Amino acid sequence: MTNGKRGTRIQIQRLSKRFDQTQVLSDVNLTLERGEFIAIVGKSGCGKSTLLRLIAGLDQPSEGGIDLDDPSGGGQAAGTRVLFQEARLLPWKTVLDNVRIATHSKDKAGAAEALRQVGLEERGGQWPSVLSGGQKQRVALARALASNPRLLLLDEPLGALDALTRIEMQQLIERLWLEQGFTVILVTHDVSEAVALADRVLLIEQGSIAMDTRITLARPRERDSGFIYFENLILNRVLNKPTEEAAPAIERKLSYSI
Ligand SMILES: Nc1ncnc2c1ncn2[C@@H]1O[C@H](COP(=O)(O)OP(=O)(O)OP(=O)(O)O)[C@@H](O)[C@H]1O
Repeated sequence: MTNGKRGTRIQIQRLSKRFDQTQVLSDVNLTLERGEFIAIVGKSGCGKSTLLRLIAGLDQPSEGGIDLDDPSGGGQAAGTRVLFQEARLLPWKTVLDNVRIATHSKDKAGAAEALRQVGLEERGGQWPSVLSGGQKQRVALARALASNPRLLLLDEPLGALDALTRIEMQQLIERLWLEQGFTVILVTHDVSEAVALADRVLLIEQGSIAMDTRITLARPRERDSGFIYFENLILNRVLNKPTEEAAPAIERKLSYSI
């Protein structure tokens, strides 16, 4: 599902990245439409974070190019925000100031509105140290939202959270994405999370995109047989299991939808 036209369009062509003798990404080609939500999965060390860092402009490609077409015309990095596994809040600033500072303005109202969007409007005056891990990540999300992003790059931001908080955060991210129409790239180890949230799930293997699966399930997604089909399809590919194991689920799914 593409939810709007506000987000950045991304075109990646013949992208390669080497660190010394190690070839991490080879000849990656990828296009993301405005407002699309993609998830990137793959085994540890396959190059997921490297790809995200290149898109964020935090590192440079060895070959090839990344074209970010931000509809606001603000340039490559202007509308891009990155969330990491750790919230990276400034401990000597209040929650509200942590959000406000990211907008490079004195706009307390805008920061307070971003805190409201993540359900933390009551916490603006507190120090980050009194917040739970999930609340800290919600502040980090508010900090990104306050600057009106066109592209949100999420590098395992929910990886350290407990299962219930994780599901709440997934629902929050999906709701904000549906309301605001930015483009999202989510790096995750969790195939279920990828299937729950993304329009497309990309699998990276040996430096290339080995699989690009469109998740054709309605939102909000339930853990029904269609969901399990996509989970199996991707997991079987990651684990190099024979694809026939997913075939009965394909047949069941087709018989539902036709
Ligand atoms: N700055 C760097 N210098 C040298 N090698 C690097 C650098 N950054 C990443 N690498 C190497 O590139 C490869 C891919 O790393 P990357 O962090 O992109 O993997 P990943 O898929 O995100 O892994 P994980 O799921 O474990 O976070 C690894 O072999 C890593 O050692």
